[in-house]
Amino acid sequence: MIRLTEKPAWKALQAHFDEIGELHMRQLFEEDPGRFERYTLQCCELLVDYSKNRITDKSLDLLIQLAEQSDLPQWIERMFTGERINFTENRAVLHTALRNRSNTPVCVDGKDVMPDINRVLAQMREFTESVRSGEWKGCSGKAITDIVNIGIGGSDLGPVMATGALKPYSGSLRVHFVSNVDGSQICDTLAELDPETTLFLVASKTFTTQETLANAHQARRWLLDSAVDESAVAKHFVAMSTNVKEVTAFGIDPQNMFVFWDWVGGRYSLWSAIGLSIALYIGMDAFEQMLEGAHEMDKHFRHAPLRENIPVILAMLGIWYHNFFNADSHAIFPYDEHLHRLPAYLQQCDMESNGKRITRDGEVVDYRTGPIIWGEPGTNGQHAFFQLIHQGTLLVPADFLTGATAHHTLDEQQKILFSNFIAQTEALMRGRTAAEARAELEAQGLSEDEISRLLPHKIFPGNEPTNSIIYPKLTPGVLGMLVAMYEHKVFVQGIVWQINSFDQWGVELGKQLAQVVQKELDEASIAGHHDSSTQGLLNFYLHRGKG
Ligand SMILES: O=P(O)(O)OC[C@H]1O[C@H](O)[C@H](O)[C@@H](O)[C@@H]1O
Repeated sequence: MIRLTEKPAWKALQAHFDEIGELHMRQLFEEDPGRFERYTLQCCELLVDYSKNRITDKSLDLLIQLAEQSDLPQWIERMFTGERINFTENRAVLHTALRNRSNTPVCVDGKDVMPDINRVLAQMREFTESVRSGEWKGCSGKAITDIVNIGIGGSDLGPVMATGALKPYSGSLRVHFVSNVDGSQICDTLAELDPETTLFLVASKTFTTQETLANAHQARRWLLDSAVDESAVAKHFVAMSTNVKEVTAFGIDPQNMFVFWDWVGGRYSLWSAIGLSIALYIGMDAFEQMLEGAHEMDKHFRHAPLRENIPVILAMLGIWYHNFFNADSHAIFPYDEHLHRLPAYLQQCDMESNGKRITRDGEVVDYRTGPIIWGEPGTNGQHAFFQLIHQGTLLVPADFLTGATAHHTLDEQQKILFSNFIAQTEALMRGRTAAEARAELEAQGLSEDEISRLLPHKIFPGNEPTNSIIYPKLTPGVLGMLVAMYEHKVFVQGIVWQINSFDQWGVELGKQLAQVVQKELDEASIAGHHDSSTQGLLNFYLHRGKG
C-alpha cells in the first residue's frame, strides 16, 4: 500500500495549500458569482451548500483525485457487497443492508442476509403494534405506558438521538433511556415509573457490557419487588442482541428477543433491532420511513460520481482542513432543537470509527486522522462558545443544519432561528474588516481615541469554513438521510486515512483495568502495583475521604 503522504494527489494538495491557504472566501465569492450553483449538492430533499469553504475548483479536483488514488469506489463496493472489510474483527460491514428497501440480495459468504433482516423487521412490527395498541399487557393486565431502553454507546446514542429528533411523530408511549453505570440515572428514572406499566428493552450487541447488565439487573429487581413471581419478567423485559446465550442466561425468553448480527457495528446499529425503542415511540411505519431515507442516501453514495457525491465531498473537505490546515475539531450545529443529541451521536459515529493511529498495514500514521467532534444546537452555542470561532485562534470547520419548516406553529420564532443560521454562516465567512469596523464605530460618533482603542477588538477575520445542510422539515426520512450521510462521510475518511473505521480496540484497556480495580475495592485491599496518584485516589475512596 502506498503511504497516504506519498500519493501524488496528497503532494499536489500540499503544494496547492501553500498557494491558496491564505486566500479569503470573501474574495472567492466576489470573483465568482456562480459559486453557490456549482458548490451545492442535493439528495432528494436534502440540500448541501458547501460553497462557504476555502476551496477552488482546483482544490476539489485534487481532493477527488486523492479519493480516487485511495481506491474509494472499489472500497464502497466492497462494503456494500458484504466483504469482510473490518479485518481486525473479521467481519463484514453491512448496516446498509438493514435499510436496503429495494430488497435486492446482499450476501455474506454466499448467504443472502435480507430474509433474516426482513424477518426481524416483521417481528418488530408485530411487537410494536401490539404494545402501542395496548394489546400487550403487563403482568397485572395493564397496558404499557413507559418504555425504558437500557443500553450504552451504540445501544443508546442512536435511539436517544432519533427519538429526540422524531418527537413530533411520537404516540402515547413515553420513552426513557438509562445508559450510565452511575446508579443515579436508573434510580431517577425508576422513581417516576410504575412497574405494572413499564417495559424494559435491554439493548446490547454483546450482552456482556458491564453498565448495561448492572442496570438491567437493577431494573429486574425493581420489577420483581412488586410482582407476584418471576413470570413478570416475560411481560416486562425484551432484549435486542446478537448473543442468544447471554440473553437466556439473564432470564429473558428468546421469544422476547430481537436479534441482529455481527456485521452490524454497535455505532451503526440504530437501523437494526437496536432501533426498537424508536419504532415503539414513532411506530413501525415511521421507522421504516427512516430506513427509506437512509436507503436513498445509500444509493446516492454508491452511484453518484465522486465529484457530485455528498458524503464524499463532506469527507474530503474534512481531510482538507484536518490534514492541511491542521484543524483539530469539526463542529456540528443543528439549528433544530429536535436534533440536540446529534452532536453526541456523531461523536461516537466519528471518533470511535476514525480515532485510530495504525494503518491497514499495521504502521503508525504520519498524519492526522479523526478530528474531535463537538457541538450544540443553535442558537444556544452562539451565546456560549461562538466567540472563539469568530475571534479566537483556532480554525473550527462546522456543519450548520436546519429545516425550512418547523413542526410547531411559532412562525416568528422559526424566522428568528433561520435568520441566525444564515447570519452566522455569513459572518463566519465574511468576517468584518478594519475599514468596516471603523465605519461602524464612526457612525456611533466615537472620538478617534476611542476608535483606535476599540478597533482591534471589533475586527473579525472571517474565512471560517461552514457547510449548510438544509431540508424542508425534519421527517423520519430526512433523519435517515442525514445519519446515513454522516456514516458514509466517516467511511470515506477512514478509507483515505488507510485505517479500519469499524473496530474499537481503544475502549478495551480502561474496561480491563476497571475490573482489576473493582476487585480491589471489593476486597478493600489494594495490590500496591499502582502509581502514587492511582494509589492515593484509591485510598481516598476506601476511606471515604477521611484517609
Ligand atoms: O451493545 P453493547 O455490546 O452493549 O456495546 C455497547 C458499546 O460498548 C463498547 O464500549 C463499544 O465501544 C461500543 O461500540 C458499543 O456500542
